[in-house]
Amino acid sequence: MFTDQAHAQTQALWDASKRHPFITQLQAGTLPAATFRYYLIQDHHYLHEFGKLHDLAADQSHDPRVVNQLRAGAASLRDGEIAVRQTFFDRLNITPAEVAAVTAAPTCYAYISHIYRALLTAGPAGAVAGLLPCYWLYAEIGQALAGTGSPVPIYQSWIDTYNADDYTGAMHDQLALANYVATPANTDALLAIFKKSSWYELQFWQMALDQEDWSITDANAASAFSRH
Ligand SMILES: Cc1ncc(CN)c(N)n1
Repeated sequence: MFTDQAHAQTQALWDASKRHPFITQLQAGTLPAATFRYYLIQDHHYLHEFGKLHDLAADQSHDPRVVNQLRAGAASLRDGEIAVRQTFFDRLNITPAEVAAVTAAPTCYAYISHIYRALLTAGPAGAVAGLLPCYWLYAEIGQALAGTGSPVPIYQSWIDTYNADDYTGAMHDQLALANYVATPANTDALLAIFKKSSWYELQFWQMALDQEDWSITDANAASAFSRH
């Protein structure tokens, strides 16, 4: 099955995500509040495009099963994860003005752009493969963290979001959809797309720790060019 191959080929990337300091600090309760706040705002931009991509891919498909599943994914995102995130914004006093003042950082922008490209080059099946790690990796992280949890209430709420039946149900529906759209002719392309999304998932945690932005400072220019 496509999903078995995809999972096997991205094991190292997923393990690195599960061990990333953002995740271990979230679980231990030591993740700085400013880092989580930065992550939430970037992820708001990401989730907005993620939802739009479901609809754009559905618009391009002529297969009722694909169309219905993508529309259902967009609806469950709006009613589930995005609604929960709004409660986080309320708890942390993150205002619409604050969100609007921040643009997607380079890694967030690149990840979103990658999925748009997947849709452009491989059609709705490409988008399904590009969107899948988002569903699946977070469900695995939610399950892994659920046992010990986090001492910080909002970090515990974050874990609970991804260890919830509605989230894992949506994830299983997307797994089934990926296996449905994968064919011998497109599997290599879909695997390559899935791997790149998994790579961006890992970079997304680091982006938050670094509070990455588009500015060039003497320090980051020096490290970016140090090997040349
Ligand atoms: C970047 C990213 N990837 C995955 C998820 C979980 N849907 C998320 N909220 N943000």
